[in-house]
Amino acid sequence: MTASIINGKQVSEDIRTGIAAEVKELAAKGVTPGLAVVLVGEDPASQVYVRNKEKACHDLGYYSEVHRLPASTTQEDLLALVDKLNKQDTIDGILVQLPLPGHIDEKAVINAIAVDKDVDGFHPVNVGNLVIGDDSLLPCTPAGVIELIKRAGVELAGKHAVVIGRSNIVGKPVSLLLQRENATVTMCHSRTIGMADIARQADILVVAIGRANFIDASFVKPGAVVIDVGMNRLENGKLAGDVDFESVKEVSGPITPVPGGVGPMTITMLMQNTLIAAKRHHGLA
Ligand SMILES: Nc1nc(=O)c2c([nH]1)NC[C@@H]1CN(c3ccc(C(=O)N[C@@H](CCC(=O)O)C(=O)O)cc3)C=[N+]21
Repeated sequence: MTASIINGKQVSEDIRTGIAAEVKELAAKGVTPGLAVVLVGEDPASQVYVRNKEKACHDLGYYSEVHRLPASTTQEDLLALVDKLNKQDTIDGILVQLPLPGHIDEKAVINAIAVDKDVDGFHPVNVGNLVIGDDSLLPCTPAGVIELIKRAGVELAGKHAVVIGRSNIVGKPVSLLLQRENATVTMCHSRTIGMADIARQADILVVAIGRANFIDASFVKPGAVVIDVGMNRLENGKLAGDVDFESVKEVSGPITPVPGGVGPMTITMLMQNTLIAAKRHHGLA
């Protein structure tokens, strides 16, 4: 059997078409969604992501500001910029690209972002609301994972979802969102004993461990949905997921590739969050 491939780029485009239509409606009311992206330092991967976000804003007709600051920027100066953006009326969403240089306390910076402009969904208040099940800005990658599964026509209710990885940015929040969709969720991590046996029970397998091609066919039940959140840069410069796509696609059901799976959805969900924040800011949602 050869699995169907979930095309994250195509799904992204479909969602962006819907967003563009909403942007037009907002424009008629004099509202333009505005996103500020802050990049500290010159990490090459971060520069690529930031450019992609800038382009997405441009394509959708958002107002955007990119603040590129030197790696030597002090925490005080960064906090002052965040404070200014919190108060700036043309800005609905703020994203401070992570990781930050070692001398800056990431927590202090995330905590300083206004909760209703936190389009990353990383502020503790948004995280708390996610846990409780209250309305909040959802973290982009986990929201993108759920959207991909739903748009692949996969029913989540009652299914067994296994999440491999327990990070704050992917594993934990995606587990909560899967539960919200009424899946039964098991979380695995680096200390899990018998991971392949557990993973093989999954109807839906979400992988976010940061180890290139770690998940082979022995982890996958025939026909299971496989979502690969991994983003590993190999020595040859190529991008690889956490899933060994070539072997797994021979046994799995619908599966996401890397690149072209979860990655594009992350940026699309960022655009969606910024749209939501803009509507709330102007009393339109
Ligand atoms: N505050 C913050 N928020 C983030 O959302 C955030 C961050 N910091 N730091 C870095 C990670 C990484 N990230 C990606 C987004 C899109 C792709 C993406 O579009 N990937 C393409 C390929 C890109 C390529 O070829 O390099 C794909 O998978 O098809 C990848 C990675 C967001 N991040």
